[in-house]
Amino acid sequence: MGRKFFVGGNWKCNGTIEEVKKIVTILNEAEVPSEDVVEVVVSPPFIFLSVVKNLLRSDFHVAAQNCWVRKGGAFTGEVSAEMLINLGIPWVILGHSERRQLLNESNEFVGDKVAYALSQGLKVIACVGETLEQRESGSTLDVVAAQTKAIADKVSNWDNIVLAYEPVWAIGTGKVATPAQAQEVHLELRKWIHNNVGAEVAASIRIIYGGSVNGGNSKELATQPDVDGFLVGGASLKPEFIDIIKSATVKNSS
Ligand SMILES: O=C(CO)COP(=O)(O)O
Repeated sequence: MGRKFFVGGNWKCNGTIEEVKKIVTILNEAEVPSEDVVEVVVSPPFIFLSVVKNLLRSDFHVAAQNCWVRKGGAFTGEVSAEMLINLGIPWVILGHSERRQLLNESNEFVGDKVAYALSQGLKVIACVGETLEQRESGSTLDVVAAQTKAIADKVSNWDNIVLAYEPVWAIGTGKVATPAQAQEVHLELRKWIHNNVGAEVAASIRIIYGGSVNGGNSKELATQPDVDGFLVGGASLKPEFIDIIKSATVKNSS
């Protein structure tokens, strides 16, 4: 099918400069499948982005965890897409549930951010996912469809988007979605994209899973046909991130 496996490490708001350098050393010394098999992107906090970019092996790339919704200017505390491009940062994570929930980022705001970031030349990891309450009330598919629609409303070219399905109840809880639960939502998202964006985008877009992925569960999740990789939080700060990257080989042998 030609969708290259994608593994993102979202470091969130963690780490000292010493810890960050240690993680980079571990990544740089690791033996992992080649860039043809797996695309690896790590996302340190803004303040460490340049350090990580400069020290990191050349086959791995970096992502910012957010950026401003429009052109920069008088927006204290924000970082613009233009600044990321200026420093050679290729990727940005947008719409993470922690920002949706804690900072009240709406579907529309996230859609605007994705569109602006793409227009400036960034590649985007766009996150969607339901809360436990929404899952239990049976509205999972409606929720992720509405989040995806808000992006589709603003974006016409999906080439530079990776869609991350991250159920909120699985994030940082140790409660991972079962391979069947992940596959179900990924397949429905792909169908939604097929029906509302186009067959070609549906076939080519990477849909990755996030939520308590670790070195022990990544291989089984990776066997699912519509799971094209992972967005990893806690485990991306540990050596087991290497095992998660290696789960790309499951895909290639299947
Ligand atoms: O939010 C996540 C990645 O963006 C997932 O976090 P955890 O892997 O810590 O559950």
